Amino acid sequence: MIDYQNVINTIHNDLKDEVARGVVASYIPELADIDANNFGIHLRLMTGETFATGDWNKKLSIQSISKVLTLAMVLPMYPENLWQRVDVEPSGNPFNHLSLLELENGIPRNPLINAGALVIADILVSLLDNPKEDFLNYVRSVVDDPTINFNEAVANSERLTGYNNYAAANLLKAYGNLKNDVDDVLDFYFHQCAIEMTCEQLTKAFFMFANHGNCCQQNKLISESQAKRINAIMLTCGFYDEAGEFAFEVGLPGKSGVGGGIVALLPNHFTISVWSPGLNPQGNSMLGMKALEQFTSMTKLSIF
Ligand SMILES: NC(=O)CC[C@H](N)C(=O)O
Repeated sequence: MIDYQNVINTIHNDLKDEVARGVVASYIPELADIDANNFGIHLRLMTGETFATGDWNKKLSIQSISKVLTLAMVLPMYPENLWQRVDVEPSGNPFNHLSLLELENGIPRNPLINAGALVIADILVSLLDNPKEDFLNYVRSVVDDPTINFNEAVANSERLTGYNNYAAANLLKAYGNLKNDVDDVLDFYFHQCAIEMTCEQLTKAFFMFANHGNCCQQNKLISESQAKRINAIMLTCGFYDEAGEFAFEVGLPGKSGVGGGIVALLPNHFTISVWSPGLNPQGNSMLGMKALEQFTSMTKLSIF
């Protein structure tokens, strides 16, 4: 029997005073003031047992972690040409890279880089009556928590400074791969990224990917096959140009965000989230990656 509480306490103790903890994202000015000392871990087993340590109950900006949830929301709606509009190949490039998009005629490499997530956002803007509200309600129902919300200051901060995302959206539009108004799609995208959740809420949100498509309340939100595919995309694309490194060090499907959160999972076993706002040069939480590497090494629980 693994003593999970002891494992995560050991990891937390080992890393909490680490000096090399990366740099807090400042290109979204509203995120720049987050205290780099925050460090939390939350583990949720399929049995329903949970284990937590550190700042697991503080809200963090989920940022790109939201891209997995928009994908999960859109897939059961079966938009007919989804996989013609976005591919499923790792990009080997940073999350906000633009030149591949031009080389490949406006078809983003995958739904977890910014350009791909903008295409998914565009599809949701087309399909939903009140896109931002409907997506927020979807996330609230997945987590079974009506208190989850957008941080409007973070969304606005990114709206004022998100030139790279404006460029990506305009490029997609020029290639005919964005159907809606550029500003409407970006408004939706900046809001999905500005949702705040705790580590505990994140392990709930990702439960369906470890549980054959059934969320914590055991409702089937996506099919078993859709869960399998989303996990494959997380494994190959969830950490941008560090997806190989994450598979090598940690060995789990997962997703990071520039708020410093990472959620990862082992199908049939657990979901785990780590928050430490300092990022490495690839934009992934530095301590988060180390903590998860230690977790899968200590427990020997990985997909490999
Ligand atoms: N990697 C991320 O978390 C990036 C998300 C951020 N909102 C952006 O578009 O730049």
